[in-house]
Amino acid sequence: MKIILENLGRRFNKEWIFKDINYVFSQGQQYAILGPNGSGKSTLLSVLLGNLTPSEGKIIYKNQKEILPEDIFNSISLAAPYLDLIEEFTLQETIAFHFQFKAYQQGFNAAAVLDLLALSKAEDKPLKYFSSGMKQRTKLALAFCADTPILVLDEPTSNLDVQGTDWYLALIEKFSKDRLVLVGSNQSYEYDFCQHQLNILDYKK
Ligand SMILES: Nc1ncnc2c1ncn2[C@@H]1O[C@H](COP(=O)(O)OP(=O)(O)OP(=O)(O)O)[C@@H](O)[C@H]1O
Repeated sequence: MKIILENLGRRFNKEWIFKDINYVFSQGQQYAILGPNGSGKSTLLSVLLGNLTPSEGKIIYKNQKEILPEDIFNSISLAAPYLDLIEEFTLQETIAFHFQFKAYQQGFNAAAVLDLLALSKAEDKPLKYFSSGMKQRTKLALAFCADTPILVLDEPTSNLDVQGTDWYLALIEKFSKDRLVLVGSNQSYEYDFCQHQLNILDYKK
């Protein structure tokens, strides 16, 4: 899998958030998308995810053959603070629902995801009663355990405590090596493992 950006730009009204990005993301490589608050990390990730259209330029998704932007969501797992979970579902229902749409990583099933989450006492609890850290763990586990070539993590350790951050880093070790990983962050401990860094500030007009 490759994501090829050609003169990619996005603006809101008259403000260019980024412009003229020419870049190739490749599977098996990990990329940190960097920049201060409000610089455009989430905007770039949304464009890469196909949730926002570019204002100029284009994105080419290539596996064996080209994948259309409207189909790329099938190949992507996302964990982000702005991603909503269904609050009425219990944890077990959330896992069952998610994996109706995405395949499990090899050797995984619902019980293994629960084990990985280490929230088994909460398996029958609706998510509306989860703490923000428990919700963040749930989003990360769903994204890591889905068998997709692209893994997008925006602010992955938001709301996690020290143990949660260590848990995240262990999951990175286990589940990121063969995938194309994009981490939107401004905390170095979240993205130290990435071989590549792309700073939004380098693409301002
Ligand atoms: N729908 C929108 N309409 C207008 N402006 C927007 C919209 N979405 C984002 N912006 C603006 O785009 C800029 C980049 O926002 P973005 O959320 O991508 O930054 P970020 O780098 O992810 O920030 P943070 O680190 O705080 O999460 C900001 O100035 C923001 O106000």
